[in-house]
Amino acid sequence: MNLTIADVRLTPILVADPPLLNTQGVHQPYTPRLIVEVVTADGVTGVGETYGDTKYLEPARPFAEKLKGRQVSDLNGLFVIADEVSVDDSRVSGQVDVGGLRGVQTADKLRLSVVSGFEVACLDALGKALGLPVHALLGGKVRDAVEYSAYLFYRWADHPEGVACEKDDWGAAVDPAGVVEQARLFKERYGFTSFKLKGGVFPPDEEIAAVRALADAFPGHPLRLDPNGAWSVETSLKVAKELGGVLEYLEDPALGVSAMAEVSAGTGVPLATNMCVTTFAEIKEAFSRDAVQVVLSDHHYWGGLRNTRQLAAICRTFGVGVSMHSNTHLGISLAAMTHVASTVPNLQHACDSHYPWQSEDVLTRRLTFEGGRVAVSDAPGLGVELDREKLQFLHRRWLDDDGALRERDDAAAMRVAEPGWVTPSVPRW
Ligand SMILES: O=C([O-])C(=O)C[C@H](O)[C@@H](O)C(=O)[O-]
Ligand SMILES: [Mg+2]
Repeated sequence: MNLTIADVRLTPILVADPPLLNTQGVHQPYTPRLIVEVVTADGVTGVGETYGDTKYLEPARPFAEKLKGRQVSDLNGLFVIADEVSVDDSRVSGQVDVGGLRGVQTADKLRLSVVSGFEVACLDALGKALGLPVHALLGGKVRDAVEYSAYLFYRWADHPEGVACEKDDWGAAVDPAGVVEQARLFKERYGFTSFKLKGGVFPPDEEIAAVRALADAFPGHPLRLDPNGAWSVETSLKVAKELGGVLEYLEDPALGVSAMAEVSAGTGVPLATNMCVTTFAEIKEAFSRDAVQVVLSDHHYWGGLRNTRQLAAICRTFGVGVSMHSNTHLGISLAAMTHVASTVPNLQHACDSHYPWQSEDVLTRRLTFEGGRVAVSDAPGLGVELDREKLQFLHRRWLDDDGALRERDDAAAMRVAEPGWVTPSVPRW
């Protein structure tokens, strides 16, 4: 068996995205992703997926060149290559990450997101070469299915008039009744039994009313609210007091470890984050100040599936919960998330996934949710197959774009509907 990497293919694509609202604005009609293929000398191909904006593509290209000739099993070496790849400073200095909403952007965070796409592709190729599923390469699954929660968004029925887009049948959700209807559809279509509402969109009282309406409509179901750090400490504590009885956790109510620690000290409601703990370096301060009770891992942030397991082990050691964050992603990443989640013993909460919002994919068969769960594949590798026609179609869309959609920009998308819109300063309320 020859595990030498003979070729690496990078295919940037644009995938359809609905008009989902968040505190920065609204999703653009198409969003960039990068599909990574790693081919061994024996002709085995592994696939991975990560962010596709230019700032990720730039370091991904030299990374791909350096990978050729190495072993697909040399996963630790990926971090060595990452250190050798330069990141254009202007892409990161002083920039808050728009796409992932994960605090201040740094060159290392960017590199780790690139590594994650290659690591998943290498694991897929290695698994296929050895005849083993990815979860076996990570030490083996401890569950046969992984539970996901419904990721509810305030949204418009359609993108603004005149904007080229794909349509969907979800309808608008801009008030409590709309949110409950969306949750009902999620339950009916996918069987989800826990619900997360993306907040920070409307004044807190309106979002409190939406969560109360969910609690009334789905008694006993776990509920979460995530305003992406849009609130002050005072507002966060008020919301925590009002919703204390119905929330499983409150996600990133305020921005940064200090504000989160203050909120945490003033409420019994557990706080979760995918914003103030997104790298290993941020763990010590956050945990020692008891700023968060649940870390939402994301293999795209943390540098892949093996780092996600390390994060879970650290959380277990410190008695902090762990679950998974999601951004816009396709089936390759859902498969990767499912494999790693299946190996984490201390996964106490249903994971997030945007996947139901993505009507397009690059796979021959979409992954499915049964009773809110994705079955863990025992097929070699990730257990997914790339559909080359679909990949080319979505790549063609990227090629044809004049550049406007190649960088995710929720504020720019909002300006189409509200010309005066600027990204709100924080705390917004
Ligand atoms: O849990 C989160 O913070 C997210 O998923 C951040 C994302 O950017 C989400 O808000 C989005 O896609 O609008
Ligand atoms: Mg979040």
